[in-house]
Amino acid sequence: MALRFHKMHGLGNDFVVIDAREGAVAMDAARARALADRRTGVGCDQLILIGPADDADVSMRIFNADGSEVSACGNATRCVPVLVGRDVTVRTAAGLLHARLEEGGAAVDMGPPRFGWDEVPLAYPMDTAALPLAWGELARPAAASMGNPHLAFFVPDHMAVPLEALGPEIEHDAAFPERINVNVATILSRTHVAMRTWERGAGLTQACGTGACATFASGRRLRLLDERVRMDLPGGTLTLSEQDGRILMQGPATHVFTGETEL
Ligand SMILES: N[C@@H](CCC[C@H](N)C(=O)O)C(=O)O
Repeated sequence: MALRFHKMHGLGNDFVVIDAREGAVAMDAARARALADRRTGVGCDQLILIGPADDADVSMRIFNADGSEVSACGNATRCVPVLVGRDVTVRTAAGLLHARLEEGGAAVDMGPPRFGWDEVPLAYPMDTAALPLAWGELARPAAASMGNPHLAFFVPDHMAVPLEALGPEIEHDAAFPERINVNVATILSRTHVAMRTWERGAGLTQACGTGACATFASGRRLRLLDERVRMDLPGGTLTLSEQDGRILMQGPATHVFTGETEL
């Protein structure tokens, strides 16, 4: 039977979204990988499965392009109210999120960042404000979890970092038993940051919502940033702010087309 899907994106971080609220859709790593393949499938950074939830408007499951299932995706969370057409609560493996529909996108309360070495998680206890580790020119990253694990390297020029080479090396380092997302960021002022992300399970993407939140939270923890920041990513701009220890993310989300596939 043909599978109906929506192609959506948040700042060019693209998704195949399957709305399974009305009927269950079987999903596993192999099927997610097949759908995500850019040559033989539909193509996406993440496969998103929306379903019913007991304690929220919808549930959301997230599969990276390599088939791994993960707990959080900031850009996809902004897509949910756009798909549903109203404000929604979203049950994820990382917690309950509130997403408010806005003109051209959404605002999401992404919850509090977590900095514990076991929550990020790391293979052994380390100071997550500046891990005592280095890979080539990248050294002493901050580590944070937004429901998924991130490193943030603050560097003078994020565009000069060979992220396509260092990203996979860091992602698969033995220090990170669940692999890790790698963000490189340049602080332009206390209210303006530019960054890029190597995503665990997906590679270089145009934007990573949780990466932007984790980088912002780490910059706040290091007292480098104010409580409201403009974050420029290759695919566009997000606004991040901190309220009562929680991270709020605001930015675009787009429905591109609806299709059907035999995969
Ligand atoms: N693109 C996402 C993050 C998707 C999951 C990530 N690759 C992981 O493995 O944790 C975002 O916008 O947050």
